[in-house]
Amino acid sequence: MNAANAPEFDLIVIGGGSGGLAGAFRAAEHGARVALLEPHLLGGTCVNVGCVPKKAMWLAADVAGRLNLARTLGFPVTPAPLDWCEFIVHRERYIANIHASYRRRLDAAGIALLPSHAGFLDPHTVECENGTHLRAERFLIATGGRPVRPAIPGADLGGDSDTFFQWRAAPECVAIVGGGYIAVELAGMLQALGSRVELFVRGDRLLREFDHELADQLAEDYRQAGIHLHFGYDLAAVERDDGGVRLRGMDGSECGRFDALLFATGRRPNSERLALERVGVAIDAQGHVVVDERHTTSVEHIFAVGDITPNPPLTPVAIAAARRLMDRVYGNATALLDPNDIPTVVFSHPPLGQVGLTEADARRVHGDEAVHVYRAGFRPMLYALADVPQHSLFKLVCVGEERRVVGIHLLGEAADEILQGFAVALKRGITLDDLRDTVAIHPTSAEEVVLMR
Ligand SMILES: Cc1cc2nc3c(=O)[nH]c(=O)nc-3n(C[C@H](O)[C@H](O)[C@H](O)COP(=O)(O)OP(=O)(O)OC[C@H]3O[C@@H](n4cnc5c(N)ncnc54)[C@H](O)[C@@H]3O)c2cc1C
Ligand SMILES: NC(=O)c1ccc[n+]([C@@H]2O[C@H](COP(=O)([O-])OP(=O)(O)OC[C@H]3O[C@@H](n4cnc5c(N)ncnc54)[C@H](O)[C@@H]3O)[C@@H](O)[C@H]2O)c1
Repeated sequence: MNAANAPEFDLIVIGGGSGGLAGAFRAAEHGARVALLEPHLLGGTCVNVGCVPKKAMWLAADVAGRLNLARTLGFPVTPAPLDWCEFIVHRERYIANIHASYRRRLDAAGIALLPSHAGFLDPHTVECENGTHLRAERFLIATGGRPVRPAIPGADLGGDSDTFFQWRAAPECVAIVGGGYIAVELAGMLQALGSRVELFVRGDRLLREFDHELADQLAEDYRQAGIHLHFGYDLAAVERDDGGVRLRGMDGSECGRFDALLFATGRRPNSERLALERVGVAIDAQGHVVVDERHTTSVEHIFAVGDITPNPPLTPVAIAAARRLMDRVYGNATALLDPNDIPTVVFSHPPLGQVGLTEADARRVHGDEAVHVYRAGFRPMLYALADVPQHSLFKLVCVGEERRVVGIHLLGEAADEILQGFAVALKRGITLDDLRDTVAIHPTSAEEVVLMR
């Protein structure tokens, strides 16, 4: 088949992850004829090696922690280590249901699914791996990203987040390199599931983009849970050691032996196989496809959403961008994705959530004089009952005379569930008085947000 007689679509979506699926479904709802190219499992990173299996492991770790609490509180249970194989059956069944549901929805929407990588041949044609050419009026690139490791000797002796999801048992002792979302989440859940965890962080704190006070408190929580934190650590090489590995630092120091090593040192966009240079779609120095606020690339009929762009690499961001884009292209909508005040949660133990500005950012943007900070440090009731020293720290960052709330930062039990509603309020421009005017729900952790003085 050549380019001249190839099938015609209104839209070809390249990548069947969070952004690609959302875009394909929304375009089809508007009546567009859509083809979706996905060489691997439907759902991409989030469903297969990201949010979903991660949250499952986090929930397992949470249950492990609660079993210990239960014993302390008088329940006659003797917590034993998780049987990973049994748990993974539940996890993978949950994921298989998501795949099946996507498949049904694609069929119902009349979206053609092609199990192939795609690369551009010309501005209106892509080529599949088997040589098939597909033509469309418009394209959506949503090819996401993949984990990267530092280019150091022995890096291949470690794994990454993709590898983690293939594990069938907890290693006795594990080294994790990185200080971002994935490193912090893996460290918390592995420690709670019984591994001895050492976290090697290049910088001087965890989660640089989060409020420093809460990130430092989380580091303290991790120390108390038994995680060994190494800050300012520059890894030079990984070496084999008696069936495991040891780490060599730039300063010549050696750490180990570890049964397993995980790199959580960031991700790289999947732009290489798209042959973007053929059609003039611009990429930045990291390989992200450059888009404007309409998610249009440097070529007017080619769009991009999700982790392939420089936008925050979060599933709801990819989905929201894709839906708004298709509502503009195929519907009458004009709304753009607001890049500000995107709520986010790190599934650490306990979870850490934030929306809006950190205290440091607020001081930079509004000036020290205008910024007012309110805090609540407390022990959630369950932990107080068990006399376990886990505290929550909630923080509001407000600006101006009227104390407009520009940042909400929650570290502690249930922070992941509490934040969403308050994120709506922050986006609506609430003030501290609006919070205080709201009657509390007692006894909860969430009430601390409206009781802050
Ligand atoms: C361990 C981990 C945990 C995470 N946890 C969370 C979380 O709790 N909450 C959250 O919001 N976000 C989380 N994320 C981030 C989230 O998974 C991503 O932001 C999201 O999946 C991005 O969606 P996407 O559609 O841009 O890309 P992806 O979901 O990565 O999908 C891209 C798809 O494109 C396909 N593809 C690649 N190249 C081609 C090609 N040439 N042709 C055709 N198809 C191609 C891939 O096979 C893939 O299926 C996590 C990520 C990781 C790694
Ligand atoms: N709960 C969630 O929403 C969630 C969970 C996981 C991932 N994600 C998304 O996925 C993205 C990727 O996560 P991530 O943790 O891989 O990236 P990240 O950018 O959050 O963290 C990468 C970490 O690796 C460190 N690093 C980079 N190169 C290094 C090197 N050579 N040696 C040592 N350390 C090095 C960085 O300093 C940083 O601490 C996140 O930005 C986030 O948006 C979200």
